[in-house]
Amino acid sequence: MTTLSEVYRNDPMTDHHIIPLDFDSIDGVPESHTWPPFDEPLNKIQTCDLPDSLIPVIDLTNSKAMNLIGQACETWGMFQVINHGVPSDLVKKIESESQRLFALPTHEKCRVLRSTGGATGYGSARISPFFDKGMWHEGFTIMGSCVDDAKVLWPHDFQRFCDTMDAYQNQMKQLTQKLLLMIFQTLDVTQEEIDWAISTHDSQSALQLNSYPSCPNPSHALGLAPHTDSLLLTLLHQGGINGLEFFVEGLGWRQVYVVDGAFVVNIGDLLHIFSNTKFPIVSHRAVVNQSKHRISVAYFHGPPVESRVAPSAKFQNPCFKSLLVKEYLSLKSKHFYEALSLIRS
Ligand SMILES: O=C(O)CCC(=O)C(=O)O
Ligand SMILES: [Fe+2]
Repeated sequence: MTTLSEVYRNDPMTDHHIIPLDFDSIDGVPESHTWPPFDEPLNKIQTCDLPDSLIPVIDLTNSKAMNLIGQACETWGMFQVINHGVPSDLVKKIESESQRLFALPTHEKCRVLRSTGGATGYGSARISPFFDKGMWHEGFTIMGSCVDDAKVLWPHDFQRFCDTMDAYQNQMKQLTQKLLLMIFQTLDVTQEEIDWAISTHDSQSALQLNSYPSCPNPSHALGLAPHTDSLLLTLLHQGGINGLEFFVEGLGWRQVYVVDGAFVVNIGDLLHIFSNTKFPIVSHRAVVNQSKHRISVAYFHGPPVESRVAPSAKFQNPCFKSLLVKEYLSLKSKHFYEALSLIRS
């Protein structure tokens, strides 16, 4: 079985794009991380008379949840879920364990730095090479067990971290399966296609802990530059502090407001392809904050990397060519935003 980490090994990054800023020793925003005043015209649009929160908040215990999810996927490619069954004390634990990790001195975190061909560990976002400026961000990526890295960080006290990460990944997997099942039912696709997306056998997932330290000049820094998530579905815990924004054609960058206890769910590239563009592509970014250190936790889920992705067989005129999931991920690692247009049919 090929894993997601093996796919990433084929597209190595340079050290320069992996090592985050040393936030312990920095006073201001260095030139290398100073972005031009971005999106001036779009920010003006944000002030127009629109509801603050465009993204629907869906209660999973609502009998109409499935229809609401289907509508949200078609309109925005994004929604928030509440009453999802993930224990709130586990969410609190993952927040505190993430804080414990990012509070370590930089030189200690760098002991588990992601290797150039690696997929897991501490480091800058994988999208860094596609931007001239650095991001006000540090991350820690986990795929499956994180015990090797945790033992390096806390030789005598690693279990608590690992247990929390394992339990959280388990909960995310269950919730993702539930949501994908609902989404696929609204698409009215075959059982075989449902199995492709939600079978646990060989499916791939990653847990991404994101840290955005408070920033002295937030209007010239960016936490995460605009991107789309590559796999099928992403579940994000915003950590109680606003920062996530998504791009709406004609409306510009809109905030996804924190809703207590909710997860933000967004469509990834593979589901955009499978839905034959019925579900829009969700370009999003994270902005930073002058006074607060924000931590978010993203869970990405995808099908086996050796399987094929293509628009569902129910679509008469497929907009995309069929290819292996690992081929798509490799195109994305090389061409980023262009990857989707390269597979247009
Ligand atoms: O931190 C956030 O709000 C966004 C995180 C994100 O987009 C990601 O990890 O892919
Ligand atoms: Fe993302």
